[in-house]
Amino acid sequence: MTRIEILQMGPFPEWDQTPLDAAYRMHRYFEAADPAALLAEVGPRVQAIATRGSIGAGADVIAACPDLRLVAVYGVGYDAVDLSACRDRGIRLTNTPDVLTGDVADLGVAMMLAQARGIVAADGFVRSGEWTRTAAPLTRRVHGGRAGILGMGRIGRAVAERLAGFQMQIAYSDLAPVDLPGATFIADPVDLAKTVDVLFVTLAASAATRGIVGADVLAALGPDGLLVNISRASNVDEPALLAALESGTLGAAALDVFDGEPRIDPRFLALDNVLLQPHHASATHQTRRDMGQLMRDNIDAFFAGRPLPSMVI
Ligand SMILES: O=CC(=O)O
Repeated sequence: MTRIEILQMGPFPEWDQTPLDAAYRMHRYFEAADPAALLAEVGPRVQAIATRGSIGAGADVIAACPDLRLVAVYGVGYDAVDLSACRDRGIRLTNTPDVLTGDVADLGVAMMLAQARGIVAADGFVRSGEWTRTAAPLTRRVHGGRAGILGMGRIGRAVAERLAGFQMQIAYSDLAPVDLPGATFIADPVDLAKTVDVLFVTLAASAATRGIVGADVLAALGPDGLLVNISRASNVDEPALLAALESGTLGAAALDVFDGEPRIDPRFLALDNVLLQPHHASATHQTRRDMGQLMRDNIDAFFAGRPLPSMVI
């Protein structure tokens, strides 16, 4: 029996790769010596693209697959997929929401704590023996502070639930107020940033949200403010962020996402007021297994004619 052909844009763990290879004919675009030649050869036979959130599927790849019917994303964010091409051609799109929400929120809160309490620097302080000569610098209290959440979707809510345990006052910004007792809705991101100590960016990225955290938001957060980004780099104006961190207009940042990642702007490496994380908010064994299962369930359901477990379009 001829197997359905799938273009694979990035690596998956072995526990997903093995069943995918058994059920489908997978073409590894990311490993091809000449990706354009691979696309020209297999594109006409490809019926699905399996991709990672950070890689997506651009217009050129989609255009090279005239019989493409499904794009299955391993991740919740699908901003790197050309949505208008999918809509125009009636191509289905699936992602992996819900299963990663808790881990992403956990890491966001951990990043806030790590940055505010100087946990990474303090580890170096102990290892270097500096502790035997002097006392570690004082850090900053987290509990009872004011937190802002930009984007009150699933992940924003999960962050809010965790921050309640730190007795933090919570304000948020979104397109409209949501039902979240005890939290204050502030529509304008600049006004939100003015009233908080820590600003979490938990917004699904799109063309409309590009650079929504700009120089004005960063200045409003101010020299004592902390920015935590666990969404997408595109939501933050990165040149403005670097300038604000270098000048001290913004106090500190904790970032899991970067323009051009994993090759991040080297200016970040020279800053001691930023915590750098390798886009791994969902990267626990448990969640990555659940994400892989959900992506495969979507692919299997599509080709078996069953309803899609997590369809975007
Ligand atoms: O960034 C990760 C995701 O979109 O799931």
